[in-house]
Amino acid sequence: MRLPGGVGLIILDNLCKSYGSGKHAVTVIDHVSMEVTKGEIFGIIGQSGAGKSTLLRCVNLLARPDSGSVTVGGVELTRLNTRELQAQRRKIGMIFQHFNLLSTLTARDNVAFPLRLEGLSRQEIRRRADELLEMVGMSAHADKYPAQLSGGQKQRIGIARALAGRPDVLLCDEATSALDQETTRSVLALLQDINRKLGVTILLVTHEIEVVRAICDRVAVMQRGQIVESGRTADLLLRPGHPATRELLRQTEDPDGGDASGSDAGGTIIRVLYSGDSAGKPALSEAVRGTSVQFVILHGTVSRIRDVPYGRMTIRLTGPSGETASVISRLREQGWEVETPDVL
Ligand SMILES: Nc1ncnc2c1ncn2[C@@H]1O[C@H](COP(=O)(O)OP(=O)(O)OP(=O)(O)O)[C@@H](O)[C@H]1O
Repeated sequence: MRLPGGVGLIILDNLCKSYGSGKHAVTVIDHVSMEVTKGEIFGIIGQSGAGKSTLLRCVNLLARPDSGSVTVGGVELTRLNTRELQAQRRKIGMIFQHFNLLSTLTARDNVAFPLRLEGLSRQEIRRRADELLEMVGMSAHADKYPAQLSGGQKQRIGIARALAGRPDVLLCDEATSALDQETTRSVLALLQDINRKLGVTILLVTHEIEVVRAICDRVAVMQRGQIVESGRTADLLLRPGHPATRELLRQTEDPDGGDASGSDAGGTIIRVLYSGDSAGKPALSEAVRGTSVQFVILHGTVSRIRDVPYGRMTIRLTGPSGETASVISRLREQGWEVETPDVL
């Protein structure tokens, strides 16, 4: 089935999947529908056991949904026979948490492995494998075996192998979960580069909010087999609507983040959030101008999620209550979101 242009490159429609049968059946994917647009990096995040890996494996039918349909690039994979499915799977690369390299093959031969199925000449296979190794910065390690490589290097080889068939889509299953922070950053930068330079659409699953924050354009939150919330990364992380999203964020928050430390010193403690256009304005100094209200920033983060700048701060305002209330109104007029104590 071909779909008209302008729709999602990956379309999951009402997917359900359970493991086991009868009274032992466990629902792992529960009526999931979602679309991934061509060219984006889309993240699926959730706690362990939420069903993320199973959902990802449904995209290339490594896991078969019990019902619902999977469409990639306009082709409904759930309708194909085995031979047709094999051909379509070449357009979908995949990388794994534990890399899944063949230990008896060198890095170059691991990358070349999928190319052997394409009936290319030896020279052509070698040329293409070396090109891929160069792309992932691994040319110097081409003749090493996986046991001689670090985790980050193994994942680079995994990425090169996944790109061998020039896929439109790259599925990433906890691709950085076995890596330290610095290596994670470099592998994420490589994935972003591949997305930008080759136009490969990336669908990744992770339990790490930092991965989503670093590279995802959009994100869906999964809980107990369902997608409970989805949206643009900055929107979702700055204004989480669902308790599952808030819980994921709470786990990574700076422990001092919500602390109104210094509240004993009097005044009114407010928490503010600004993002996008409101981020460039000197709103705070303008809001207190002409009043006797003074402010102290007790805690703050000024950062960026993808291309959206934002700031989140805890501020103590000191001054007459009427003037403090008017400072808060002015901040709101500037597009700041302000949480106040109940007394105001
Ligand atoms: N092949 C299988 N047979 C039986 N149960 C399975 C199978 N694969 C996954 N499950 C179960 O399905 C549920 C979801 O697993 P899944 O790996 O998709 O979750 P996840 O969100 O990716 O979690 P994690 O990050 O821990 O892998 C779990 O309860 C798991 O035990």
